Amino acid sequence: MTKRKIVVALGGNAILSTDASASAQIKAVKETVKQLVAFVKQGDQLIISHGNGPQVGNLLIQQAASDSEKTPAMPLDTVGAMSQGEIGYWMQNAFNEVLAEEGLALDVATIVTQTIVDAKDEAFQNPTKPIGPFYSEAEAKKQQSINPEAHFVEDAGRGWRRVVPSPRPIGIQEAPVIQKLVEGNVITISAGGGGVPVAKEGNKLRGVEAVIDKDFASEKLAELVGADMLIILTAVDNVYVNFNKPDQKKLTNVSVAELEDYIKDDQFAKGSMLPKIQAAIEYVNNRPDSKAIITSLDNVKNLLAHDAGTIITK
Ligand SMILES: Nc1ncnc2c1ncn2[C@@H]1O[C@H](COP(=O)(O)OP(=O)(O)O)[C@@H](O)[C@H]1O
Ligand SMILES: NC(=O)OP(=O)(O)O
Repeated sequence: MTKRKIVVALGGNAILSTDASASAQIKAVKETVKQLVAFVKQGDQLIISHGNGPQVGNLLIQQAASDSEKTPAMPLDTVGAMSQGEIGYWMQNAFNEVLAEEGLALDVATIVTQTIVDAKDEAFQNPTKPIGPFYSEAEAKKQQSINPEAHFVEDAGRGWRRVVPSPRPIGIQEAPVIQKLVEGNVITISAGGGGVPVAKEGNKLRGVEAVIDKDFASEKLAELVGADMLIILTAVDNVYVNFNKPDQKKLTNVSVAELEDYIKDDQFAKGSMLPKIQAAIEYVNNRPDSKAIITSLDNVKNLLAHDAGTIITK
């Protein structure tokens, strides 16, 4: 059987639920990796990407707290790279441990990934990507008065969060090296947090202040490495229409045309389920013989036994 190349995009709950301490995140990452190793045991090639919303926001707050001449705050692009480092480190370490427990001799590597964006992307004028912790409205207003440049919005009924620009990915600078590692059977962790956003300036890449949506970056990664499947793991087993309403309906097998109708009908929340749906549509449009799956980490075992979750095909 030929090895399937699978891009697995990990959502927030795969790394952080409520406790943002290093020990709690390390524990969550280990549980996640235990589930992911099932793909490896089945003979699949894993190309992992992950979010960084909570982590990048928390790091930014830590930067601001120690901003002095001796310990200056780092800008958002650099903080994005820091978040790739911390999560990649936790994940590599967990893979080393779990692979050894399973008696599997495989290498794993994190690639600090730069994602190319258009410096003129309209997203820079309209911050939409929620990062960091949730606040009450009063706390958010207080934060805003301390840092007038920061924008806060109410995030899907869950509280107030800082939002930053989130331009669409155009390319992934490190795609060729990621491809080489994939061909060499290395488990890769790349495009973390959507990748560090960089804009082209002649021959140079310049970091820009933004956080890219990891679902869009994962789609771009899947396209560039020629992945056979894109799996987006989040907190729900399936995508629903009329989500959270008494008449909600689970989507199991769904086509691009059906999803486009549901989008017109505003069925998917912006900033949460909508980018996953858009990324899945883009992926299957680019690779019409492939499929994208949106499901939960807990559903991976069912997904491996037989297709499970919401399966999107052209
Ligand atoms: N139509 C829908 N079907 C299923 N979940 C939805 C829908 N609309 C919004 N959601 C919410 O979107 C969440 C996934 O988005 P989010 O939490 O931002 O993702 P991530 O796992 O990448 O951090 C789900 O857990 C669910 O609460
Ligand atoms: N960068 C990004 O999309 O992060 P989250 O998935 O954590 O929001």
